[in-house]
Amino acid sequence: MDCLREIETDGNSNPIQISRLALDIGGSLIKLVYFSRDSGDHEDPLNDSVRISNGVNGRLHFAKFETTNINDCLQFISANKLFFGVTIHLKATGGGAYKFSDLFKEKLGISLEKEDEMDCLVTGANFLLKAVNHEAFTYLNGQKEFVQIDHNDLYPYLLVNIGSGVSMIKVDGDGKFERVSGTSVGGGTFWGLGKLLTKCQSFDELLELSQRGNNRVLDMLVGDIYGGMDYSKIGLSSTAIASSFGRAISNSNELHDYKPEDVSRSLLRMISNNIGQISYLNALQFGLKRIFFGGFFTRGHSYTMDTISVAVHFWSKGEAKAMFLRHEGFLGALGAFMSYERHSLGDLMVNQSVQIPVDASSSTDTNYNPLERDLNETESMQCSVYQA
Ligand SMILES: Nc1ncnc2c1ncn2[C@@H]1O[C@H](COP(=O)(O)OP(=O)(O)OP(=O)(O)O)[C@@H](O)[C@H]1O
Ligand SMILES: CC(C)(CO)[C@@H](O)C(=O)NCCC(=O)O
Repeated sequence: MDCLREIETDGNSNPIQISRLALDIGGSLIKLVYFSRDSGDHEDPLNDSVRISNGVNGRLHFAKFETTNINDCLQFISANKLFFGVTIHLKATGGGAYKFSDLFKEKLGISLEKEDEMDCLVTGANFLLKAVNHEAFTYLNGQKEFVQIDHNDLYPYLLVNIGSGVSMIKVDGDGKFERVSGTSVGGGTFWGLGKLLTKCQSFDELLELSQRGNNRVLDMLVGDIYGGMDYSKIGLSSTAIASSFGRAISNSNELHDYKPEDVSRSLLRMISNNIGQISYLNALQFGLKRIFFGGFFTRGHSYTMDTISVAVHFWSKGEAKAMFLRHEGFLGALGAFMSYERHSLGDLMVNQSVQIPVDASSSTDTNYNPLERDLNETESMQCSVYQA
């Protein structure tokens, strides 16, 4: 269970009043973004990260659940009265907004107001890129570097959302986009295949396994084929992977002869590399130099981000840049949250940029452990929403 806890109180043991909640119900995960009004007496300058002009002070909170545990999510919403004080119409996006519409009505009496998934992803990404300093970063050779976003030079870019499946969206402006490609080999593939092959019980366990594995045990390298030599004429070093999992064909080993760590490592590398390559090809086709990666597959995980970055760098010969977003998996939910503004509150707009808290975002943090940085566990990504 990812996130069953009581919502914080205002210091006088009164539950904080939640005035808006939006959902993104995906194939693997349900994401929640909700806004709590600030009592005004506990503003924490270190926790500021987003300011919106809406006349109400408060905080944005983020939470997620596995979609298979949707009942935990319903219980969380109900126990914490997340729809208390607002209409019983909630903005929701993702396929689950359709699939689970009746369940929400039946269990909570809530009607889900469906918002288009791609629309929400783009709205969420644009919002974060414009409103939050230190939202986007590059990750190469273990080095994380924040990217300063020039609001006047943000578009066009390619948004690659790696969820269960992968959507690639060319973004030309606010509400101006086209889903140009996608691939079914995504986060669901890593989690699903990984679960079958390693018998691990959770996504985190699979990621942790990969951290201890060696992909060379299963991957066939160029050097394996070329007798230890590079194939320099076509730009392939001896250590480049010639064939993911290709080594498994060359002996009589069964699955149980391989360490789950090595299987997980090769799988993660294969899928990340493939996504990086397809992303680059799309960026090339549409003449885009900037690629932002969202979705919960990356989970801020070093090896995943490094592999994607290397793939983009390698194939584009350094021309295109892979960038990652700190709120990676919450783009759709944020977009759905923002849609309240578009539809009912008129002139809501982002009006300021402020610093992200130093703990999880320090660019000098070379020992950055993404698994410790998960939004649920640390709640370090709570955002403040202030009156203009
Ligand atoms: N705790 C977790 N449990 C399951 N999967 C996780 C977890 N954390 C990260 N993931 C990865 O994130 C992926 C889901 O990402 P995300 O929530 O962005 O997509 P989704 O909305 O569920 O999928 P889609 O958009 O394709 O419907 C999973 O397939 C898995 O690879
Ligand atoms: C079907 C969606 C959009 C649901 O989020 C996503 O899982 C996806 O983009 N899958 C890839 C499908 C494809 O383009 O082959």
